[in-house]
Amino acid sequence: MTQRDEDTTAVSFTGAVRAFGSVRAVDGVDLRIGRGETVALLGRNGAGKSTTIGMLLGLYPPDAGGVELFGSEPERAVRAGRVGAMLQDARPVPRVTVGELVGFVASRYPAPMPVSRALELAGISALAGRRVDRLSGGQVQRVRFAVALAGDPSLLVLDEPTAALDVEARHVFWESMRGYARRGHTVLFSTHYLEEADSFADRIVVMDRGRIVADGTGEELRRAAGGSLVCVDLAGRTTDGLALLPGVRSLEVAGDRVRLRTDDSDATVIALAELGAIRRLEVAPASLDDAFLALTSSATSGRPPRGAGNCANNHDAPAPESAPLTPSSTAKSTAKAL
Ligand SMILES: Nc1ncnc2c1ncn2[C@@H]1O[C@H](COP(=O)(O)OP(=O)(O)OP(=O)(O)O)[C@@H](O)[C@H]1O
Repeated sequence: MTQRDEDTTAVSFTGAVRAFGSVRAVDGVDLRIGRGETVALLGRNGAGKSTTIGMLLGLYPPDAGGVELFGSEPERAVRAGRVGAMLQDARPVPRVTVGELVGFVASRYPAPMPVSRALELAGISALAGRRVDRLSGGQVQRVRFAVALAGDPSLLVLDEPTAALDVEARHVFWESMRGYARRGHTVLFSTHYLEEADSFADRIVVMDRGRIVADGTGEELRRAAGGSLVCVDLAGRTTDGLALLPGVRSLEVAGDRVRLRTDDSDATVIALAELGAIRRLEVAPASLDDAFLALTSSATSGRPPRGAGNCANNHDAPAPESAPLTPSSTAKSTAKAL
C-alpha cells in the first residue's frame, strides 16, 4: 500500500481467509473502503458478513491474507480508539444505567464524545437513568449504538444495527447515522434490508459463501444482475425454448406466468411476439431484490421476488415496507434460474 493509499484507506482486506473447521466463512476477500465512505455488507444468513466484521475488528485473525485498518493491524486501530463497533451478540450489562454504561465506555477512549451527545445521537436521552437490563430489545439496540459512538471513532462498524428496531426507530437510527457519516466518518454496516443498503450506503458489497460477488452502487448492482424483467402469461403453453430467446438469462415460473430476466428486453419481446406469447405482457426494470437474488445462489422455484414492480405476479401482495431478506423469505420468493 502506498503512503497515499494509507492516507485515504480506512479498511483493507487482501485475499483474506478465515475458516471454522471445514467451513471457509471468509474465502479470499479483497475489499478496500475509503475514508468517509458508507458501505453496506449484504448477504444471506451464513454468507460471512459477521466473520468479515470480526476479522476487521481483530477478533478473528486471518488464516491467510491480510486485514488492515488505517494502514495498520486492526488491534492497533481498535486500541487507539479509532473504531466503534456494534455487534450482534453483545449482552446488556446488569444493574448499570444507560448513562453509566455509555460514560464508562467513553472513559476508556482517548478523545470521547460527551455522553449526552452519544445518547442524543442514538435517540435515547430520555433513557439515561434507566437500567440497561430492564429495557426492551429495541431500546437495548439503541444503547449499543450509543456505546459504539461513545469514543467518537473514525470508523463505525455495525453488524445488523436495525435488526430489532421498529420502523420508526429505524428511521431515527438512519438519520443519526447520516449525521455521523456526513461529518466525514467511515461506516460499514451489515444488513438484510435491501432498501436500507440502497438508501444509506454509498456502496453495497454483496457476499455469498464467504466471497464478494458484487460491489457497487444499487444501480450498478441492478445493471450487473441483468437489466430487465419481461413477464407474460403462459396461457397453457410450456416454457420450452423460452430460456433460449434473445437476451434471456434465466426464467422463473409462477403458476401460469413466466418471468424472463433479460439483458435485451426489446429483442426478448420481439421474439415472444413472433411466438404469439404476448398475453398480459409486461416489461419492468429489475429491482434490487432481483439483483440480489441473481447475484447470490438462488434456491427453488416459486413466487417471484418481492419488489418486482409491475412485472410481479398480479396475485402477489405488495411487499411490506423494508422487509428483511431472510432465508425463509428468499426460499419462498426465489425462483429457479434455468
Ligand atoms: N465461531 C464459529 N464457529 C464455527 N462456525 C462459524 C463460527 N462463526 C461463523 N461460522 C460459520 O461461518 C459461516 C459464516 O457465518 P457468519 O456468521 O459470518 O455469516 P453472516 O453472513 O454474518 O450470517 P447472518 O446473516 O446469519 O448473521 C457460517 O456457515 C457459520 O455457520
